[in-house]
Amino acid sequence: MYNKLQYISQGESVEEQLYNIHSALDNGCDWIQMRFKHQKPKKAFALAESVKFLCEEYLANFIINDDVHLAKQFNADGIHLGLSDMGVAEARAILGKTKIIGATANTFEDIVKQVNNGCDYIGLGPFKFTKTKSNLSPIIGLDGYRSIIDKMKDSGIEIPLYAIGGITLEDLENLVQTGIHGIAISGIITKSDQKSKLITELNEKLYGNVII
Ligand SMILES: Cc1ncc(COP(=O)(O)OP(=O)(O)O)c(N)n1
Ligand SMILES: Cc1nc(C(=O)O)sc1CCOP(=O)(O)O
Ligand SMILES: [Mg+2]
Repeated sequence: MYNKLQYISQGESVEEQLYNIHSALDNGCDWIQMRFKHQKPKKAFALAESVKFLCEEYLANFIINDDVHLAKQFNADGIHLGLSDMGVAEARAILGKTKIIGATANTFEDIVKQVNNGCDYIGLGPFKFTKTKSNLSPIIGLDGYRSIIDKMKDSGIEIPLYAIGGITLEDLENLVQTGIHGIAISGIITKSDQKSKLITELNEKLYGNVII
């Protein structure tokens, strides 16, 4: 089963990224997506090398945003690909069957396309406005999630679906009720000065009484 809480990393430098990732792991995150945009290859390489090591130490999932070759090079657990990144089928040919390939969707039609191309999970967003990502797709909102998930059920599409974009603790009860599998979060975890409390509360709301 895929873990329900994915931390998407932030930071302008390798050091800041590592600090944020390390403290997310230390405070209970067990899935890291290394998102380090527009960097020189040497820096992305250095960060990936350290994150791989850290995630092994914490027994956490390690996936990389965008860069399939970097994921291959470090034998990461997988990759997350957006609608304008490398296609899922091409990434699958490079990474193989056992790696996790996550794919972005903003509409039901995107989900159908990404699922048909063989992705393992969907990141559906943005749920709300967020400053973390520029050039956001149209905001989906709670009603949008309900309607897209209804269409998935009607079409027999079963795949772990992660909500993403501007999510806060207060959103979780309603979001979980829509039938999402989990959430991907960056800003509120990065900025929290009570990370352990926040991550515990997020996990409690995501897993309910299930022991993890
Ligand atoms: C879990 C998850 N869902 C969606 C995204 C967004 O990916 P993408 O559209 O490629 O945008 P960037 O993150 O690359 O800016 C994601 N990263 N993770
Ligand atoms: C990386 C990303 N992708 C999105 C999408 O909608 O595809 S929203 C987003 C940012 C998620 O971070 P935060 O929790 O700080 O809003
Ligand atoms: Mg991308």
